[in-house]
Amino acid sequence: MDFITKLRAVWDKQNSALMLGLDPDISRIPTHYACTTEGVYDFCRDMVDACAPYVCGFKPQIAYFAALGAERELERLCEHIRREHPSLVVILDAKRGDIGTTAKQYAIEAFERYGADAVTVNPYMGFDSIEPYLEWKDRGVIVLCRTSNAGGSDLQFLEVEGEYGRMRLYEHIATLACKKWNASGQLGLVVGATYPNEIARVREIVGPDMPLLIPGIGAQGGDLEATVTAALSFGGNALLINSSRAILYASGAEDCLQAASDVARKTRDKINQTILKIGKVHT
Ligand SMILES: O=C(O)c1cc(=O)[nH]c(=O)n1[C@@H]1O[C@H](COP(=O)(O)O)[C@@H](O)[C@H]1O
Repeated sequence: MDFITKLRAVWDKQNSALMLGLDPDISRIPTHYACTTEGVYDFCRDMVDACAPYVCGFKPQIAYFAALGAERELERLCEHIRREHPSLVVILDAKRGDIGTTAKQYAIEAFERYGADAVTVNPYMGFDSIEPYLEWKDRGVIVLCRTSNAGGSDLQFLEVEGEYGRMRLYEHIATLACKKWNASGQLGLVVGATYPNEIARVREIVGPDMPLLIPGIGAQGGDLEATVTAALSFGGNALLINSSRAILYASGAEDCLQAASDVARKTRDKINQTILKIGKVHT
């Protein structure tokens, strides 16, 4: 089953557009987990199992694992998700971007080694740095468009003159993504919750069906209601709202799993209440 079909099915089954971001910071993991790569695996596996009822998928951030030399643990975590929660999606957050031959190795890493349903990529080096990922016709490629960080404006908000006229760089990326780059039909875009106006603008450009992966609620302070409303504007129906630290570290004590699942449930409910308020369904 391809990424977009799996997404539609999981939104329907779980009634949730929430992604749990797996960003295991060893300095914040509760102390009843061992301060080792095995402890990181145990913490992430337990978080996955505790939050699985309330999410549509997981977004492991590769840097948190690689920095610890915990790639094998990330492989095992992805295997665990596939085995225990096969309907939920895994988006490997790697934000890769390199020339084609190297990009192919990154694609093998994401799709073969970790078995991810989709991967985040950086479009700075242009289409030939994204093309190798599209060889995996059933996997998703989520392109950075308008990122949640303040420095995102340094480049993404610049005005550029391109084949589609004068516009901001993030608008140009969104236009390329829907007009030229979506050969596999499995593309999505990253747009930060900290910029609801731009979420709406991206939705206007790409149309209703392209999934928007939206980080920046919770710890980064993005407004959840404004985010959902913007993502579903212009007939939009496809959204993935990520939250990492606000869920993972809801409690630093022995009750961390209960606290995390409570925050996940409440976040899912708030997303769904907003969806209902504006009269939409996920699919
Ligand atoms: O691609 C991403 O996931 C991403 C893009 C972006 O614009 N902003 C952003 O915060 N992220 C990631 O989303 C997660 C946000 O984590 P929290 O702020 O803890 O919810 C981190 O893993 C970031 O690397």
